[in-house]
Amino acid sequence: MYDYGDFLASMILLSLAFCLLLCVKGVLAPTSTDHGRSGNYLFDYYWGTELYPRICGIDIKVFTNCRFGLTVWALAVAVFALKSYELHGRVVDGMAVTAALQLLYLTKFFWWEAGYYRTIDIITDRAGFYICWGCLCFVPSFYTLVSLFMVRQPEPVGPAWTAALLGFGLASLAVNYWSDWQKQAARAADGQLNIWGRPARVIRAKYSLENGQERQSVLLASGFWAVSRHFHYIPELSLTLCWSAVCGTGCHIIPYMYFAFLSVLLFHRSFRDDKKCRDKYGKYWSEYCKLVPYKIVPFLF
Ligand SMILES: NC(=O)C1=CN([C@@H]2O[C@H](COP(=O)(O)OP(=O)(O)OC[C@H]3O[C@@H](n4cnc5c(N)ncnc54)[C@H](OP(=O)(O)O)[C@@H]3O)[C@@H](O)[C@H]2O)C=CC1
Ligand SMILES: CC(C)=CCC[C@@H](C)[C@H]1CC[C@H]2C3=CC=C4C[C@@H](O)CC[C@]4(C)[C@H]3CC[C@]12C
Repeated sequence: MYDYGDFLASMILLSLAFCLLLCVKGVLAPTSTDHGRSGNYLFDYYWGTELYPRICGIDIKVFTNCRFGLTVWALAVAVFALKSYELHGRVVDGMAVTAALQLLYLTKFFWWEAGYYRTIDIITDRAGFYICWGCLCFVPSFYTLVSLFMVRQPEPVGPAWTAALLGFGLASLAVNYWSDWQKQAARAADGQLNIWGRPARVIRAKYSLENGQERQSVLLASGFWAVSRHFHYIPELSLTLCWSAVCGTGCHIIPYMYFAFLSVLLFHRSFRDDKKCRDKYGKYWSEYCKLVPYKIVPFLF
């Protein structure tokens, strides 16, 4: 565990250099036609110059986002639990709950990974500092803070809190997966399916590709996708709160920093994704927004 700081320091330096390499590669030897410069060196470094870079046949964003970042996250959670066992001779209930919830969440990600390939991280965000440094360094350090904090926390939270946080956390995970699943299922069935016992309500949204070809997508307006346009962010946040609250409320800020960061990220993401969909679907997106007027929290936002 003490080597983790050394590992992160090396990763920070290597990743900064790697992002520079990606930036130059995108200008001099791009993999696909989807590349370009903004005219501002700093912005190019931050945002990247290529959407889908490949090096030696390896898709860089799949590697950084899915293979490296999330695998190191899972390994760190397991290693921190083991370290707490080594230090205290047992894994306290809070550490076990946070480790179980985070590992199940990551297992869910890999189960659903194909769905991730249709999100703005992959479709819109270029391979630059934001995404690549973020997944190579920020995820292994910041996303794992709760477990790291728990290593030196030998106090148990007690059976009632353990049951409540585990139960609510698992329910949140299930709802988050369920809503991701509803969207994928609606697309796979071309809108011909039942959701919550009724035929799904869908909008057949037309859009044009860059080459002018016309395509159509199904926009689901049933189930969780009728409650709000990003309802699944609520269980994502409540799950995070459950795996952080094992640290208690003893004036600790560190374990709640990921929850605070994620709240801001998802709030901002709801605007970014709305803009992406409005640009893509135009009047069909407006039609969907009329049916489902709230971004995340019904009647509030
Ligand atoms: N822990 C973390 O750091 C984060 C976790 N997440 C989690 O990742 C998962 C994915 O979230 P996110 O990346 O924001 O993407 P979403 O799952 O919200 O997917 C957005 C895309 O889905 C399509 N879409 C939007 N509305 C509909 C609809 N009504 N019916 C059908 N398709 C629709 C659009 O793409 P198209 O072009 O295909 O139409 C849109 O761009 C979630 O579970 C979220 O909680 C997300 C962000 C950060
Ligand atoms: C401060 C800084 C440079 C931020 C970088 C942010 C990125 C590391 C994150 C932005 C979006 C994040 C993710 C989106 C969706 C995901 C699906 C989820 O099920 C697992 C986590 C993740 C892949 C997550 C990972 C970090 C980001 C790419």
